[in-house]
Amino acid sequence: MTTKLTIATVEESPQTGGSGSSFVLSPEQEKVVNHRGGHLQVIACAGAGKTEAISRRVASLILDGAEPSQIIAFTFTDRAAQSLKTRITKRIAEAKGPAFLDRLGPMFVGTIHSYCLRMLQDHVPEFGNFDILDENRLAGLLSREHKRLELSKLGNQHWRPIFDFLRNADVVENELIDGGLMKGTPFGDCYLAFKQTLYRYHFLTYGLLISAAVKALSRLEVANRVRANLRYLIVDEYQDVNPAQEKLISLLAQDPVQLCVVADDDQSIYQWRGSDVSNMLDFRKRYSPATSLTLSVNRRCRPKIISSANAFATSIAPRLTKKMEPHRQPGGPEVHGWAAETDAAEAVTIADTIERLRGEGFRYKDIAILYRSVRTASPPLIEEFKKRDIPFRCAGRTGLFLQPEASALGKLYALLSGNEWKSERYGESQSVDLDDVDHEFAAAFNEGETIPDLRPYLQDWQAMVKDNTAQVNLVRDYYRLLRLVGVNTLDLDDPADSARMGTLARFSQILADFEHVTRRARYVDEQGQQIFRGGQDRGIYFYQRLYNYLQYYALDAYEDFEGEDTFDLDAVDILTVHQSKGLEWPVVFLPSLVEGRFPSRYAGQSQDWLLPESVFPASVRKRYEGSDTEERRLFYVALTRAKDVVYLSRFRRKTNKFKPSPFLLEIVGSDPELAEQLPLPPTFTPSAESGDELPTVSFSELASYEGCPLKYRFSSSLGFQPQLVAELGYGRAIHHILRHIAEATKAKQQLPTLEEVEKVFAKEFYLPFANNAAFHNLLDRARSLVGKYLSDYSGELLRVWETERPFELHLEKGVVNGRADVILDREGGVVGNLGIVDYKTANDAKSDDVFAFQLAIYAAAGRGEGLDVKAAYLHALKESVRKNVPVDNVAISVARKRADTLIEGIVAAEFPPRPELSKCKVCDMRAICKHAQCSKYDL
Ligand SMILES: Nc1ncnc2c1ncn2[C@@H]1O[C@H](COP(=O)(O)OP(=O)(O)OP(=O)(O)O)[C@@H](O)[C@H]1O
Repeated sequence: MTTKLTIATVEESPQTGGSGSSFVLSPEQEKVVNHRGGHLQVIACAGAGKTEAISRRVASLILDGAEPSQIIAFTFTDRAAQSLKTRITKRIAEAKGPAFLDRLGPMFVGTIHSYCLRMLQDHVPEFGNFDILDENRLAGLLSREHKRLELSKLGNQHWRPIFDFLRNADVVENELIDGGLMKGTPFGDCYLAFKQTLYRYHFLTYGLLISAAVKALSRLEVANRVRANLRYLIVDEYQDVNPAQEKLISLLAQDPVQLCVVADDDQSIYQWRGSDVSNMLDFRKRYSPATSLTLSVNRRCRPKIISSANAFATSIAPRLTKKMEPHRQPGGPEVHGWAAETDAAEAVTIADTIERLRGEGFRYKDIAILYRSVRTASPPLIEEFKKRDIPFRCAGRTGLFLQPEASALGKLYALLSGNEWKSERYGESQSVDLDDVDHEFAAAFNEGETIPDLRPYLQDWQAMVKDNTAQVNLVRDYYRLLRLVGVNTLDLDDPADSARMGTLARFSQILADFEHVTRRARYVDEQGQQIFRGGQDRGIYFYQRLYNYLQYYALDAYEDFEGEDTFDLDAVDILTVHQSKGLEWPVVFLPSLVEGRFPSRYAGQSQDWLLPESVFPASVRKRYEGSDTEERRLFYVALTRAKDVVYLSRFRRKTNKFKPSPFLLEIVGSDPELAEQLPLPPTFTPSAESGDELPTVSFSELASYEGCPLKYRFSSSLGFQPQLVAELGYGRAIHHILRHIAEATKAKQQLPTLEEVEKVFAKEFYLPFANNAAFHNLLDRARSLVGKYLSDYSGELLRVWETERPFELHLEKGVVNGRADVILDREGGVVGNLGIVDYKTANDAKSDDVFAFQLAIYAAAGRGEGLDVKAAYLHALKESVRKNVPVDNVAISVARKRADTLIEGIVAAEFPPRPELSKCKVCDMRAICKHAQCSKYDL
């Protein structure tokens, strides 16, 4: 029998459409919540409350007795996961009380990618020491490996073949194409070499994460372990799942797992990334028997928005027949088309309207501007917003290098490598000399005044570049330069200064991305021997490659600083329609609706592919090349993001004339009139609930915040990157080795021999940034630590219950997660009594007190799950000493309070400095921090 949720509910008023903390579910939502037995397909119209339905379904499953570890919910983005988690947590807390939340740790709510990463880390230990490459680092790695991979076989120039390779590799991974079938083709050979290269560097890409998880799940012993607990799999945004993800879902959704997918085929907008709407259209054939339910009542939008979107959707084909039904009362203009003479005038009217909306009670964050392409269309609006001090958050590529600070830095690296520079893709390249750089830095950093000491400093730097023996430490050198030009004196409380810091932090990201893949070490085969080789870290070639990355890749690839990630930012959102998926705002502007921009002139254009037709047939190609249908779906998504009003506009000219978008004409019925004043929706009272999302933070973030909140701000909030040192990854490498030894012992129920331990070292010991000499030095140290551990504590290897065990603790102010190194069974000789052990290596900067805090949090999480955690230990590997850490109720309650207070500080964006000589001396941010307590020799 199904238990109904007994939650105090507030009936939503259809007049206001306000979102009370709990609503009365509609009968169709109730059906989704209460369906049991067999697979379920939910076809949801836009705004039909699928997130609410899914969160209550999860809550109701748990109330029915399902264990949290039996539930997985996949969302499309991390942001959606956060929102779903918050709602589930609330519903469960309302129904069962907050203490019950301690049991939620083992439930997985997140993206498919993060699930695959966790699954591989949990079940395929060899990936425990791998890093994921994001698209920028992947491009950087391909640039470094261009020659070895023979990418020139794919085309002329340096970057063109890289982009083509990436586009085709995506297809291979999305479609799970067997690499062997492409052997002998130019792309196929590059691809096979590429995979071997990644392996050597201990890298995985996002695409390979899914295919590696699919491969792992195809092995029965892994599948059995993964599915042993699983009973309920829920997939949100199922319309945008690609074939590899669908394969993963099908491998998980084996009897007795019940699959529930929620989708709206009209909102399938990621075909160019491989999403295949036929997964949804054919669902019931593949997962038979399955029930199908529809959520058709749109709870978000006013009726005219719904009727316009309904009429527009009839032009989408193929689609499942359905129609959104309105729920809210009419009010205000709802759908308003208008025109401006120029794009600048369009921006002025939008900014005026926003200022008037503020007078009607709307906050900036109640307003969004959606574009087909932010990069092409947003500049006039951003300029207008800056002029009027309208706060905005722009998620899009808007020309980072047009900021004076980034442009000056670009020129500096051009100078160091002896090249010309241009700050815009289609701008003119200009030669750069020392005077130019001196002037640019003066303008960008010192109000036009020459910066004392800069010139000789740069001259020395130039000389060092030519001297191939000096080692480059890119991020560290960058921070030293920033110190010299006075960045440490900027006032972070001044919004203009903190925005400049944001730009500089973005730049540190570019340098770190390049440095990570360029200095990355690898194993190479030389004369039949496996040799460890460090990456490149010196000389003119290093700087020339860096210049190449900055000028021909980074210029277009990096987004400008979006503003700090504070939890309650009041700013207008500017984003692409793709990024707006799943979100909603009371007021939405859709500007720049002119021919060629929306629908995009590029949609449906056939592209050149490197993949042979035999593995990538024309029918599949079409999916990647886009079409008018996909542009229509995008437009439908854009319309249905608005709760109260959507303003659709076009401009008539820039320098040349522009025609209106056919989509605009379809909605408005004719070319709209010029307007300077737009009608406003009724006065608005924001709901008190928004902005109360529960943050999830890792324990290391908490510890970093506690150590120095200002350092946390520099690194986590602004995005300044850590400096690379040869020892980086040493602690992780030791943990990885110990894990392998523990897992092998557990599997065989027998201690490993010395030869076996040596084999683990030979295969698994890897340090990403060491050169050959540092590697061998650290390898010897690691051998000695592990040897000592094995001689003093080998007996306990037979007691290992789990290694690298993930934990999640739900607290009042947020969720803390982390992984415990080892959990031992038979504590005190009793089976089922557990002891948690955390290893400390000599390089750990964490104090014993912080380790004790961490262990208390893990113990609390473990007990919440129902584990019998009896003890916790901090094991100092170097000294071979083990310390008992208290995990009694008092210690746990103190740790919980401590964590809650820290989360509260993070959410409230309180970032006071906490300088101390010993900490500042080794802090990555010391050079750019006003408060650093160290001498210039420590910088
Ligand atoms: N039963 C309900 N009563 C009142 N409001 C509801 C109810 N269910 C959902 N809502 C509200 O309706 C709006 C749309 O819900 P939600 O964001 O879950 O829709 P969705 O189906 O995910 O939409 P989309 O697919 O368009 O992103 C939200 O503001 C939500 O708070």
